[in-house]
Amino acid sequence: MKTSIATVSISGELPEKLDAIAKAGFDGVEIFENDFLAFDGRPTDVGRMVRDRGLEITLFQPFRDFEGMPEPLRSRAFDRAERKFDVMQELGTELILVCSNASSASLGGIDRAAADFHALGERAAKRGLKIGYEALAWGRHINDHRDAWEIVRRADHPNVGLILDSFHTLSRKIDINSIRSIPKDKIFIVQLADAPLIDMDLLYWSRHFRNMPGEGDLPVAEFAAAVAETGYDGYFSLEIFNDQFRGGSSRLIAADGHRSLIYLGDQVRRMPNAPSFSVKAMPDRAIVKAIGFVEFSADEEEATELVGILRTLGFRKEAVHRTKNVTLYRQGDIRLIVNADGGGFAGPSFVVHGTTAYAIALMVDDAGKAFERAMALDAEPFKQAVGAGEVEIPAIRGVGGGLIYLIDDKGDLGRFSEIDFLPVEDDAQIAPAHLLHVDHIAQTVAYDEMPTWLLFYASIFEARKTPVFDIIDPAGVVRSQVLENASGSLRITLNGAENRRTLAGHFIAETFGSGVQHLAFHTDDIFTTAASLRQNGFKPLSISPNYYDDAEARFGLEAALSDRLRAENILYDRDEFGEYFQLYSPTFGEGFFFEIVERRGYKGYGAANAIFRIAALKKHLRPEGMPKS
Ligand SMILES: O=C(O)c1ccc(O)c(O)c1
Ligand SMILES: [Mg+2]
Repeated sequence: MKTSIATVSISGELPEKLDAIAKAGFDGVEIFENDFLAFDGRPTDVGRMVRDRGLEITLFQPFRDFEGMPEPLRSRAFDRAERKFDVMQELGTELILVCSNASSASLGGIDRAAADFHALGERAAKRGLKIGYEALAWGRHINDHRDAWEIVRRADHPNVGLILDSFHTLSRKIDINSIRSIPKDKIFIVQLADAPLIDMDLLYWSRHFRNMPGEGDLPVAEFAAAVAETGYDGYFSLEIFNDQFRGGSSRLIAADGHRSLIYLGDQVRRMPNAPSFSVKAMPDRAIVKAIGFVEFSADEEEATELVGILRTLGFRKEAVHRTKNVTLYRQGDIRLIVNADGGGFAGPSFVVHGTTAYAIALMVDDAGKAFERAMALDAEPFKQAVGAGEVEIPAIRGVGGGLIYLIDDKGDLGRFSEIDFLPVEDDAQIAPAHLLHVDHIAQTVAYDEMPTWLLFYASIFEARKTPVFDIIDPAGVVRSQVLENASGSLRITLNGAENRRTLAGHFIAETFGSGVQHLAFHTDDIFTTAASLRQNGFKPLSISPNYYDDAEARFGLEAALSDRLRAENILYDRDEFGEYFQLYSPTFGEGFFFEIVERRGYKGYGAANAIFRIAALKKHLRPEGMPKS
């Protein structure tokens, strides 16, 4: 499988686009005509720029409103084509994409269109060029790849073939089985794009909301598998029209695109009946068995404050690092590491971001294989010097430049805390709070980074994403999407902030980047936990009494239960599977907080409560820290 991307998918000027595309590892690039027209250079210069970067021009596009025109438009279309052939020869590309005619002047008739393509094929052949015909989903007469294929078949010219584009086929829910019977040598190239399912006009949807395969909701991998079954093993080329991508970082978007294609290739390779597909094998998606630990970076002063909160939450000091100012706290299966050492990566992370949970360790089935898969998917490896005799834990960079450590229960990795740490006795008087494991990790990112991280997690780890949920913050909207596995051992909620006046946006602005904004721990008895926390001096986030009146009415709660909830500041939710209880800490530092949950069968995340929780949390932020709305 060879990878390509259209210049239209990437922001910036043409040279910047090409740099980003080459750096991300693509083999080829589609030159989108407008990008070329806006560039101040000859076609030969552009051709050289592309080849100097080690890329091939996969095609030149789009050529519009060609087939089925009445005279004199028909002759003019042929003249226009000859001019574009000149450009292509200078650029050094042999394929032009002709998209189906959308003009109201065009005449229907499959044979008329086929005759036009035969004639164009003759002209192209004289110059050694090829014509690829693509059905736009909104084409005037041709808007279905099956009809486009019939025209190509009747055109019956070796220089005329079909271009498939997943968006046009999948947006119209056209049966992808119809692809399986197209001869592979008549498929000149395949374009791929995904999109979120939104009910809107096809043209508008296509030109503004496409995204990378795997980032949206369309069955793009199944589409690619149907293509692969024809024996086609040529370029898969991303063609992504997306408003956010146009304004985003060219490097990051190109990198996402490359990752999406590798992941897609891996998915197709694993499907039955796709034997001819040449993609590199990589280990399976890693199965996350547990959250191994979460590590905070802090200076001495903030570490003391953080540890004070951990103690009220019932955490005990379990071990100290042999050589560094690093302490391990524990409760149930939850391990929290407080790193106040100032060295390694934690030190600079603190200087930039303040006290944050900058590293997460995921306990996977096989850390070595998980790392290998992450590398195959372009993840950035992380290495730092380890002391003599200490365990080197494989790690990759995650959200906001934070770390994801990959551990498993084999060998030294399974015993790293015994090897690197010395156990200590903790004689503090703390009531245990029955916290058992990490329920979920909430990461806050800028809104336009959300697809990046959803793709990152879902491609490396065995997890699925839930639909987007909009959370209303008093100062704006925060979009929330969850990555979770079936067992619930991996649950990451990603919150995308659009402005800095929302709680999430404030967090990003004040911590100078995306990161973990809250950690939720699971208890199997929220009321016993609440009592222990009170005993430890924990101050829960106080929730408006109006909330409880409403909850009582909405869920038909017994007065005794709602009184208990009110007394303990516990939020309540219910779904078809069961009940959910949530208790929050106030914010710490720049907006970090803890949550304690009890799930009685419930599968969600209390999204309906988020608005009340956010309103309450905002009252606790440092008053000077929060911009006035
Ligand atoms: O939106 C368009 O006009 C357009 C042009 C060329 C394509 O390949 C395509 O998929 C869409
Ligand atoms: Mg297309």
